[in-house]
Amino acid sequence: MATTTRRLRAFKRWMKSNGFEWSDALEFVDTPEEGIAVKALCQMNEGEVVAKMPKEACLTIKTSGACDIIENACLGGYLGLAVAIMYERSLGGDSPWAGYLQLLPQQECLPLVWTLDETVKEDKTLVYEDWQENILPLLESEPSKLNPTFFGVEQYFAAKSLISSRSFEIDDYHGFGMVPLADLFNHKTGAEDVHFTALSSNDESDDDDVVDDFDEGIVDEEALAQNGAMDKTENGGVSDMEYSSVTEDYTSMLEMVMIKDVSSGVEVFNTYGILGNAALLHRYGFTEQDNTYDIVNIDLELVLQWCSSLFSDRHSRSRISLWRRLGYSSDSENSEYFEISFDGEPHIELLILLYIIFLTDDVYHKLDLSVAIAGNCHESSEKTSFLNGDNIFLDKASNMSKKTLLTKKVCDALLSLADLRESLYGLKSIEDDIEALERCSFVRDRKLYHSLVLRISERKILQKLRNYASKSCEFTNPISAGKKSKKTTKRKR
Ligand SMILES: C[S@@+](CC[C@H](N)C(=O)[O-])C[C@H]1O[C@@H](n2cnc3c(N)ncnc32)[C@H](O)[C@@H]1O
Repeated sequence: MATTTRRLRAFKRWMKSNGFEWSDALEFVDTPEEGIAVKALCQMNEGEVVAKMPKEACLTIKTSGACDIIENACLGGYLGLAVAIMYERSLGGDSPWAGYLQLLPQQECLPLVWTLDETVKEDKTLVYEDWQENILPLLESEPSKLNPTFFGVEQYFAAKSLISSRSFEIDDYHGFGMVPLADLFNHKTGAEDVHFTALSSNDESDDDDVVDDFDEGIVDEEALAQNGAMDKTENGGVSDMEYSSVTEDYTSMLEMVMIKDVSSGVEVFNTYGILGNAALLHRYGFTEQDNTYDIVNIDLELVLQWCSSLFSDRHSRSRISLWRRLGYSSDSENSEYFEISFDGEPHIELLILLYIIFLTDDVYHKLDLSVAIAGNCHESSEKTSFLNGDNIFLDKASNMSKKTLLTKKVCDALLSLADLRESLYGLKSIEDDIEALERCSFVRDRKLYHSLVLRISERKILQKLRNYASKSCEFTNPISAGKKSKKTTKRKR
């Protein structure tokens, strides 16, 4: 049953004494099964400011009592914020954020805090190494100020899970931080009702023109990761004077603004971004059924594996190298993958790679030569390249027809890749997964539930990829499709 629990009452008292303001139309609902959600007690209208949060009351590296320790150790981004959270937790009732911290779960149920059997070992190892390299030395250098009980690896994982699922980008001065009240709104992909804003002082007087200086709200984990360790020289280069002028540049309040009308009794949602289920599970610990932004990734590694089953290693390497030189690979060679959209449509880059793999040696050599003569295509300002021989013009800027690339061989390759990707789910069929999902409880078996939603939605996308490949093949190869149906007719007789 939904109640205004004791912890919520304590939180509201804390907010009042810290200068928070919120609309009477907001109802905070706390259930043991689903945690806290925000609902509309009456009709709410687009443009209404429904909550104001003072920046100074947000828990950030700058506001935390551990600010000096964190900055002396040059810890920025999520590392610094994790120390701030662990430090304030260690103070218990003496922390200025005690009324806020008591409302937070100990940790968010992200794969990061699942057991090693349940999750990706490598992810946990990296976070463990972060702790070992950055937090452990801190304990050794500040033994009188930091109580090791609150800075263990488990506490670090817990803080990291809270940062991943609840932190916001505040401003240049504060960086990322925990924003009480703003973090009570649940997520709906691509359909938010309320928006988190940090207004600049210039915009404040202009009521009609709300400008998001720091858009998106809940932060992107990759951005946090990049900001993992503060660059000492960069920070040292900015004087206190400059910092205070940075702070003056912005108002002291953050706001939640309605961007849609919401009827009485309905939940008010924020959005944490446009995310597929894998990203939602990874960063926030949940998934959405029928998430139209869901995607499946096919790693370049998997394409290589498939390619090696048909061609020599030399062939695979040279074709991929040409594809790279044509400028179609991503910048990061370590994490190259191709997205398959919710509708089962592959990235054009994958179709181009498959097409190049199947070029005859003759055409391949001609193209290779043209690329060599033209110099480095990837660097060229025109970014125009071509597959001669077949006279197919490949231009990233122009909307090249996928149809041209979808030859019978490319379509068959897509079918094989779908099967190979599917094999990564193990021996259980999608029907087994659907049955298991029907049996499991959203509340009691949270991890299993979301893992199954993720698997099933990805496998449905792979099914759509198969349909896409089969249909495209019929479409681009009507003759062979016609021949096939003739054969079938014959057999029937
Ligand atoms: C910013 S908090 C939102 C408030 C949270 N419900 C609470 O109890 O404090 C983010 C967390 O809420 C939960 N959450 C948010 N949106 C959700 C959704 N659409 N479905 C399931 N859980 C959701 C997830 O556990 C997520 O990590």
